[in-house]
Amino acid sequence: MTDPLRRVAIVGSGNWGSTIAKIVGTNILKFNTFENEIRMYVYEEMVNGRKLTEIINQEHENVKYLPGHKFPPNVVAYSDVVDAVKDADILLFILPHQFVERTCLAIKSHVKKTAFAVSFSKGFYVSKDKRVELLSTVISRLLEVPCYVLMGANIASEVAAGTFCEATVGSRNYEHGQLIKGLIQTDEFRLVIKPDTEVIEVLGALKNIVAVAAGFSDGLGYGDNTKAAVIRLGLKEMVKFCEEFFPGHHPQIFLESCGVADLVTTCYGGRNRKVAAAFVKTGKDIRTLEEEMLNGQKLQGPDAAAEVQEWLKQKGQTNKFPLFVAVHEICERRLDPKALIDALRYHPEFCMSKEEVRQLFQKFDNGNGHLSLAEIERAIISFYPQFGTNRKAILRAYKAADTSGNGFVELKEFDKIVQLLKQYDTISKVFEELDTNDDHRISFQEFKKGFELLGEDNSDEESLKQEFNAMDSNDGNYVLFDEVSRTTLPEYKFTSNCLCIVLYVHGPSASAVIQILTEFTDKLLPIDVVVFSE
Ligand SMILES: NC(=O)C1=CN([C@@H]2O[C@H](COP(=O)(O)OP(=O)(O)OC[C@H]3O[C@@H](n4cnc5c(N)ncnc54)[C@H](O)[C@@H]3O)[C@@H](O)[C@H]2O)C=CC1
Ligand SMILES: O=C(CO)COP(=O)(O)O
Repeated sequence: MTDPLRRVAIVGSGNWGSTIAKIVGTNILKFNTFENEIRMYVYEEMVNGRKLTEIINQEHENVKYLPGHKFPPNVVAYSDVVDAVKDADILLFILPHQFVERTCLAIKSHVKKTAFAVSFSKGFYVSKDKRVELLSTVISRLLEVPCYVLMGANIASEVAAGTFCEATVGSRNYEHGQLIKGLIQTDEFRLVIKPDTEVIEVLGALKNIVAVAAGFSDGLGYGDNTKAAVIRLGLKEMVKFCEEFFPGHHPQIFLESCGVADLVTTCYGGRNRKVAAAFVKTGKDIRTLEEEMLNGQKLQGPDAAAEVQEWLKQKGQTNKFPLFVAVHEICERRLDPKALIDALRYHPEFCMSKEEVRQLFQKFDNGNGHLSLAEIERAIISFYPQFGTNRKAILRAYKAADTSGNGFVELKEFDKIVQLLKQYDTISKVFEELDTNDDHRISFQEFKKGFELLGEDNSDEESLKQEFNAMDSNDGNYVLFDEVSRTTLPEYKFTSNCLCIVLYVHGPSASAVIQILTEFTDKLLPIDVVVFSE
């Protein structure tokens, strides 16, 4: 007796979903291992006064999401997702990632226990309680079936037109991997199976964030060199993300279609790039542009940036991924698009290596194994001349790094200074801009004005006051440089335990005393003021 034919369902019918339906529908007619009819779930909507499912089933074309390409007649559109997946053995999930979880919930108890799924979606899932998961994990968890992935350099319209391209299938199951390949591969769409799913999926999600950065760069009018830097530094962050959170993968995976190739094609030809460039040029928000420019198609990059930000925040690792973070902050309008260039310029990639730090330390060490403040200043100025004029930043970094508290800096502490310097330099520049009357502290009025200068809405005085008070940790009614540093620099701690003034203050003069002492110590040596107010 021969095995029963396998049934295939396609969950999703957007630009990529329709392209895969066209390929799979055509392939299936050539074999006799799969049932001829492919059910395709179509999120129902009216197009020119008719139901989209009706148009697809009568005209064999998805006129909205893949116009100009005919489906073979065995591709049948279903508006009910439960009907679409009924008795299916292979489920191809090709939805914008924002809709994956809710769709899985709808079909949860209707999926065959022996089935398996393949995810083509690029992004992450964040639950209401902020748990971040891979989409393949969500599909597998909710449907209780294995889930593999297919990712690659695949701009859908080009694949649909049949121009040559390739993709990576992630599967550790040999038999399922071969089935996927047999179902989807064509002469023009070549597949390579790799025994991994997580990293392949993560690369597909992360490259969309880099593509948004590439779009910002284009929108700002920078050329191909800058875009190449975005791509290279973005790739570095993609690799770092995989190394930090998905160790054990094969390093060659980045050279597969799901890695460098997908990154390059999306940074040049993708929707994320296009909309991000328009975001900079028009000043309109991302959602408005998505509606205006994509005719119902969905962007994945800006949401992926928010999801990655959540992930990194939870792991305390935002500082290692400045490009990803900058993309999110720019999309949310908390940073100007030009800040992207700062994220490139001051990328950890350009920081001194451990060896360079050691050599610099040795050059300025007079042989006693530690550096004094004067030696540190000379060392820093020789390597980072731009910080020479910002003595305040050098002093702060020195204070924060002198963890042994002996007033001298050993090699390990010097390394910390080098890391902190840039952050203090940036904070002090922002501080100086806000401090319009140069009194070395920021009043609420100056804080409010800062929002106006940034082009932000500052009319909600109540919430601005809350933010101001949260920074003003000593309740002095002014925000001091130390307070800004503490809010923005998670690493910053009062670390000196040698020259440390401990105050017990209370009453109306308390804040003035704190103020004077903090400012006084700012101008002198690294003395920390630790205040306990009763
Ligand atoms: N389009 C492309 O070139 C490629 C896309 N991908 C990935 O494939 C996934 C799907 O992308 P596309 O097919 O391009 O989709 P798309 O961007 O064309 O999205 C539109 C689809 O979303 C559906 N939709 C809207 N609201 C919905 C809802 N509430 N529930 C369910 N569906 C809803 C629409 O009906 C339509 O089918 C994405 O994660 C994308 O990153 C991967 C490679 C290439
Ligand atoms: O994933 C893609 C190409 O592989 C498509 O990218 P966009 O979503 O930016 O168009």
